[in-house]
Amino acid sequence: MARYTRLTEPIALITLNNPPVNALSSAVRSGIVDSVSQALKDDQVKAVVFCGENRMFSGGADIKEFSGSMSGPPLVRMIHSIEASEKLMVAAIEGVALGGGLELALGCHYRVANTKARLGLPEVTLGFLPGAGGTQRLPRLTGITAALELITTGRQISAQEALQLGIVDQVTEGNAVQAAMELALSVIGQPLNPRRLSLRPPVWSADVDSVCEVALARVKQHSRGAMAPVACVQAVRAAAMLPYSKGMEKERQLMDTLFRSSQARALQYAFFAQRNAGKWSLPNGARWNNTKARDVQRVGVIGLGTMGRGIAVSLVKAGLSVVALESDAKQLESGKKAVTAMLQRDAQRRGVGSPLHLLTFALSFHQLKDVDLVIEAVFEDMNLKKRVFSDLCKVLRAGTLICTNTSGLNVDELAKVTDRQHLVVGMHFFAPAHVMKLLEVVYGSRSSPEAVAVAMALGKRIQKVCVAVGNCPGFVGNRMLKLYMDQSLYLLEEGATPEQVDQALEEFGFAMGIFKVADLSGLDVGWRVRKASGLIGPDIDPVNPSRWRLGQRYCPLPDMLCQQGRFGQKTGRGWYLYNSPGSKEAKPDPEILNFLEDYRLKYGITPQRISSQEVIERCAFSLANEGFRILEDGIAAGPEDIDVIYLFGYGWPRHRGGPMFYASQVGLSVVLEKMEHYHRIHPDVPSLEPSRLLRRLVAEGSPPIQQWRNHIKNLHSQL
Ligand SMILES: CCCCCCCCCCCCCC(=O)CC(=O)SCCNC(=O)CCNC(=O)[C@H](O)C(C)(C)COP(=O)(O)OP(=O)(O)OC[C@H]1O[C@@H](n2cnc3c(N)ncnc32)[C@H](O)[C@@H]1OP(=O)(O)O
Ligand SMILES: NC(=O)C1=CN([C@@H]2O[C@H](COP(=O)(O)OP(=O)(O)OC[C@H]3O[C@@H](n4cnc5c(N)ncnc54)[C@H](O)[C@@H]3O)[C@@H](O)[C@H]2O)C=CC1
Repeated sequence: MARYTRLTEPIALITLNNPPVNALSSAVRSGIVDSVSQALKDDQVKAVVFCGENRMFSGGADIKEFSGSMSGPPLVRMIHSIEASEKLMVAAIEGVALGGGLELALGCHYRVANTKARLGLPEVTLGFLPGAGGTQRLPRLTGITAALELITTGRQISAQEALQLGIVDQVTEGNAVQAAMELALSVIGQPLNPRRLSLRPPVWSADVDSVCEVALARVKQHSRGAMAPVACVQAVRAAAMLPYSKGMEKERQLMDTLFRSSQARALQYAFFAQRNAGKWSLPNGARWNNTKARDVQRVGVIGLGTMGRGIAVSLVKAGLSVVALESDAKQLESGKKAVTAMLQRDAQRRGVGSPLHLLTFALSFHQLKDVDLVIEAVFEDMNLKKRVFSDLCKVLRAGTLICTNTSGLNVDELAKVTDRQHLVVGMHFFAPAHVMKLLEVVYGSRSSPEAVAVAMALGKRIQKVCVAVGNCPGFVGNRMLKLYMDQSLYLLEEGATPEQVDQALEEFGFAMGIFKVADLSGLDVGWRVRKASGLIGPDIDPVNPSRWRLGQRYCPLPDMLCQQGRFGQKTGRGWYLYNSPGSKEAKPDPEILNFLEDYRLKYGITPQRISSQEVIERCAFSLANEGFRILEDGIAAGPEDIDVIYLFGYGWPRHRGGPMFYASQVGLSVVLEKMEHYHRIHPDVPSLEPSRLLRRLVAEGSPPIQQWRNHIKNLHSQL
């Protein structure tokens, strides 16, 4: 786990060896302690160089160990004794030095990094802080401002930036171990005390308080309700005010609170859930590791509207050739302008050459004849999409995949009009498509495993977090979203205001409440969908619209707003009031309050006092309840996939893990009890009825979320 090599020079090499990222597991830490002691005992050894196997220094502590009882040599003590050692210690950083990996390097007397290395302290993203001295040593190197930024965001930096900040002493284009050995030979015998960061005084400056205040305000705004970023500011502040040993006490104190917190558990769950999503499996047994994806180089994008533009940008940025097609010259020109501008801005920002040579703009389907895969992003209209699909089959090569970006239409129905049902899958991007990380890859009943593998690999190549899901209306994300939106609307009918609902959701951790999001996306979008789906039609009285449609409760409030031309931000009025069309600052609108009061009077609804707790229970538990139904239906392979979709596509607060994890943390029996309660009060809302899987899991003793897949398998085998 740590290999000791005695080199011919007076140097010992300690190689961390725990693939794939050389995490500092208990065995690795033991190996390091033994190797250091061997080096200290050898009089011929004057210096020790630390490196990682496979040119990867270390991805930090082994996150898997955090859920068990920690054993082995403690990292803090190990790093302290490395720093205190009378022999020279040098870190040779290649690949990454993250978290405990960087803290180990900070305990060394010198650090050398390869130009391609990345360094960072990402602990905050796991719900705690750099608790092996990172919060005290880093500020002593970089000063407080840079340390605050790095520690509170967890941002990874390049070797070059690390050099500028003083975190590494040297950057090499060659082999970092070789460079570290050369550096060691050149400084052996020089005094080590000036190199021991823990011996440096606090990094106090007159503006410490204001710098920390600014940092605190920033983290509170960016990660609402998350404890770790706040604790990180407190720990770094201690490095400015206190001697090292006292600062370490503060770091330890804060770490004790964070380490076993529910937020840390949620964030660590999210880390593994994200990685797990890439390991897709289909109900027929096909999996990520038994299915080969063929290479894709040229992609066609059909429709350069809101979504097509972002999709084209993502593809080109990843180095793929794109043929972008529109229906007429005017639309093409406007799409071309937008895509070109986005790509040029991005290239400028990143200081790289323009990739515009990878783009071709087209008006004729014939220009798609050589592409390997097509992504269709035309209007959400089944007939139009079918026409596009069947026209495509006339020009595409036999093996070309046809993918649709539909937000919820039936992928099987679309596949049926093609000559290649096995090569049709959904690739459901989220707006804005060049920014949002989530991609739902939707397999239909005839989609081949290879087609799924190709779409997943393409998504990964364009840096999306991909989740394979089955075909049903709305797939996973939008199917659940509908119930969440329904509940928030029912809460308005029953007595809440948009501000009240949004405030409760924002306090829970969402960056934006659901009504603010609706105003941002445009209320007309859903209105069009409801018209197309037959929920709104000529038989509905526009003045006294019915609150009962298709056999269940229906809230006509959004339709009534749209009738008044209140489409949200774009018209300056929606659930909120805006200074002008397009402006972003949402202000409560007294007109809406009157409108809601009139509405309740008209329908004889006695307004209730709605608590924040009720808002969260009805919104979040409804999401989870539908998530259980999705698992029952086999539309998602496991709860982690659902949570990843909500974390990356719907702004679910990461420190709450995702709706399924949240349900598991609150307690499944509590969720069941609450759903039963709300269903009793609202029998006209069938979706509030607790799902079969939820009942079953409670009956089986509410097993931990990691075991749900087995219970679902059993449930399926009994059907
Ligand atoms: C009351 C109790 C009081 C207790 C007080 C306790 C005090 C204890 C003090 C302890 C102080 C500890 C402080 C500390 O050291 C903290 C840390 O170091 S936390 C870890 C910080 N590191 C990270 O967050 C890095 C996470 N990893 C990554 O960002 C990426 O994986 C990486 C950039 C390294 C590589 O990316 P990529 O090539 O894309 O590969 P993958 O991401 O797919 O990963 C491949 C594989 O490796 C697994 N893995 C990655 N990192 C870790 C890790 N740190 N630990 C365990 N496993 C890791 C990952 O899950 C993948 O495995 P799969 O099986 O394929 O899923
Ligand atoms: N807007 C959003 O937030 C999201 C939309 N989607 C889905 O993406 C698809 C596209 O949506 P938007 O981009 O929002 O629509 P949009 O209205 O902005 O763009 C659609 C584009 O398709 C073009 N088009 C129409 N018929 C065409 C044809 N026959 N050939 C070539 N181009 C044609 C139109 O000219 C228009 O530019 C829809 O299926 C939608 O449901 C999916 C996720 C999010």
